[in-house]
Amino acid sequence: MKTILIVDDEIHICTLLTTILTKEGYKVDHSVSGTMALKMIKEKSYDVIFCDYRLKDKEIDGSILSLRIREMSPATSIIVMTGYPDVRIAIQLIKQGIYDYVVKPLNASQAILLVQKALLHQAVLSKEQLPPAMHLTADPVSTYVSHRGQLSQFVYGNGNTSKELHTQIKLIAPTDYSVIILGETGTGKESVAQLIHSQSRRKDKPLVAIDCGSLSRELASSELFGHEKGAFTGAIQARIGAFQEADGGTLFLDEIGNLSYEVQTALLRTIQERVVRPVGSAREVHVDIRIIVASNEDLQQAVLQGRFRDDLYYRLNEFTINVPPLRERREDLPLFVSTFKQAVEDELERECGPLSDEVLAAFYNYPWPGNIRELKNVMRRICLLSTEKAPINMESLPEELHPVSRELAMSAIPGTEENLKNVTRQAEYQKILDVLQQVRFNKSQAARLMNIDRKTLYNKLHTLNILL
Ligand SMILES: Nc1ncnc2c1ncn2[C@@H]1O[C@H](COP(=O)(O)OP(=O)(O)OP(=O)(O)O)[C@@H](O)[C@H]1O
Repeated sequence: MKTILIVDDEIHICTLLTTILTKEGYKVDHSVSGTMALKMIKEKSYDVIFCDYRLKDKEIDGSILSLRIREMSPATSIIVMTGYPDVRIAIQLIKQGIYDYVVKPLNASQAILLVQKALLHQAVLSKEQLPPAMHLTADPVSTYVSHRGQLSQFVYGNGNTSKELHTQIKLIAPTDYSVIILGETGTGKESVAQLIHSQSRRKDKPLVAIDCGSLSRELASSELFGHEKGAFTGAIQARIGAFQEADGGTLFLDEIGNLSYEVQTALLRTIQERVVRPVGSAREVHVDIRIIVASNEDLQQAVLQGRFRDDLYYRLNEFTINVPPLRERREDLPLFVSTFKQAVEDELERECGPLSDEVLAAFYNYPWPGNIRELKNVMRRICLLSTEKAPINMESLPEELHPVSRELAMSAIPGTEENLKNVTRQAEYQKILDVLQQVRFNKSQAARLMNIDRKTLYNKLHTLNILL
């Protein structure tokens, strides 16, 4: 018989969970103190432990208790319960190896399901020796309806970086926290925002996405907050803005760093007070929205440089998600490739040939500056060009993917390692690549850091055969 321990200083929670789980056939004990719970765990092993985060014991809160349980009984699944959800704590606990983090009160079906999932997870672990936290990547590909009404697929991947991303999405989605999503172009920031919305309680309400990068200075306020008829030249009719359109749902502001200081000020006020005042209007309208913003530049840097309001940044930064570039998720390339290939085959209604080993190797060696968007486009192109069942080989790849290896770049210089020019060139090559990686392949930033102008950098990239 599977054993469960409930640790909570509120006796009625212990009694309630004990009743629910005993009826399901589990052997359930409980304790109202952390110290007592540790004694019980020393004497008896438990399969699942429910543990309150804020225990009254002075020295033992849920975090310390779960650490001790992990040391004493690593196979036990720990479920931390809290009355005050905090995503940062949740992530810290998950990193410590707890199985799940849930908000009280739990109803009967939630409690039963949690135990079933935890036991199933243990069974899988013992059979397949999967690493801990694997349960978070339940399904490596998830299908959701995008805000444009299309059925979209989101590939999570199984690499460690990807699992971390999945954990963060899973934890933040059900909350109402504002989220800042950072990442290079094409890494999937908008997709992450959509996924968060689709897993939130707001999922049946609209997700409105605004690209702040494409808003003109004059129109930004009107697009966001709406305007009254005659508010400015050309305002022939009154119009509601994105905030009101998203009422009840989520507002996604892409490239937030591009908003003017003036609009940032209005945005801050709207977020703080949850009211919008359309341009040219004296009336205020209450809105209930969750805000998710994205940027491919480091917003903290923008704050330091005085381009982004620090108070707005702190207001938005209830949680930050860093979406990793594709080159840091190479272990997930096969999954991305097979998912995108399947999607193109479905679109084309025909099968495409397998990718040759050479093509796969080129994929692994390429830095993917355009990230997942670029991979998706390359897959579409090579599948389109492929004839049925014949292997897809290097000829189908766009030029930038043809491997220009370091050796090849170096071979342009005659002579051996003793050749001084060659040494200088190698050092330059290495330095430029390192700096480019450091600034996420942003060439202007790289040029600035290396104290050269953009044109010089372009010339060097060209002569060193660095294709970006
Ligand atoms: N994890 C993923 N699984 C499947 N497709 C993805 C994933 N991430 C991104 N994509 C796809 O890659 C493309 C680019 O994604 P998205 O627009 O979300 O990136 P972005 O980071 O917001 O880009 P930008 O910074 O240029 O706005 C889209 O077609 C999207 O469907």
